[in-house]
Amino acid sequence: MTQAHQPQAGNVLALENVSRSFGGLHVLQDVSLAIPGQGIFGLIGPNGAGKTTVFNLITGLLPPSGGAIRFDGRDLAGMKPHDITRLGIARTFQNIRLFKEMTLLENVMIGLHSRLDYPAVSSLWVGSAFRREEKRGRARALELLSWVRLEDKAHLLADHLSYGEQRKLELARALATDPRLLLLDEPVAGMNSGEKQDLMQDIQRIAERGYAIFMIEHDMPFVMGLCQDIAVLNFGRIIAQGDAEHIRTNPQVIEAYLGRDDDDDIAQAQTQPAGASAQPQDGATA
Ligand SMILES: Nc1ncnc2c1ncn2[C@@H]1O[C@H](COP(=O)(O)OP(=O)(O)OP(=O)(O)O)[C@@H](O)[C@H]1O
Repeated sequence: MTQAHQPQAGNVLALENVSRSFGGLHVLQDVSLAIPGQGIFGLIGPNGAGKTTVFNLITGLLPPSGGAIRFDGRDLAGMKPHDITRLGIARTFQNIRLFKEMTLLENVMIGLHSRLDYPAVSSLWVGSAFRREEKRGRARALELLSWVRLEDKAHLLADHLSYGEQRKLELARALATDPRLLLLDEPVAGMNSGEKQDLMQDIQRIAERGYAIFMIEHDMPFVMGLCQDIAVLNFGRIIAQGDAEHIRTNPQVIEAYLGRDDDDDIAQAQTQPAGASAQPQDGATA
């Protein structure tokens, strides 16, 4: 039951002059971004620049203080997070949020729940309809696990997975909500180089299936190896946008990272070819 997405022309998501303050702290100011309906878009910026706040606004966890966010042209103002998920936006978090005492299959099926169709009629009817939906859900969950090459571990507890595999399971669970747009918040945080290489291939293949991907990431070679378009946030404002080469050499971007804890990231990106950090080292295999 392959569920391929048709690539979408145009933009799937638009942020129009979006601002967000916490008390007197202006965390985002006049942020405008257009996320294409296909491909991988990256958002980078020094620690505390406001990147996760962008995702929290898109997913309805926080309301913007000003501006508009449109998904497929539809204003998301006032919508609850679960309604935004149902519209077709899924997200993974910086910190892994799995049910460790459940199997991989069960974890993905929880993500599917918002899409399964359980008719509310007589208990007899519900019984057979439920079983049919369960079967359909199970097949879909296994398919999604195969996309991140975890189908062989479908019946293991999530607790038994390596760190990199747990992150891949989160990706499969996010896909289970059948999104058009996938938001990935620092997908390779804490991963070793072999795990990065592995995840890079998975994300690339998911994008090729027609999903739009919007990624926040500190690992510059990873971002630059995957993203066609990259925006840079600094102190709540977009200071640059363009392809990897443009970002790597942009004086404002270099300036923004200089003297910060994460300035090594941009220095690394300037000296290494895209994707270089994702190469296995120390004999690690993908
Ligand atoms: N709910 C909140 N209440 C108050 N301040 C907040 C809240 N959420 C974020 N902030 C502040 O907004 C600023 C930006 O935070 P945000 O997490 O968006 O940055 P970031 O770019 O994702 O950082 P990092 O790369 O370190 O994850 C920080 O100063 C943070 O303390």
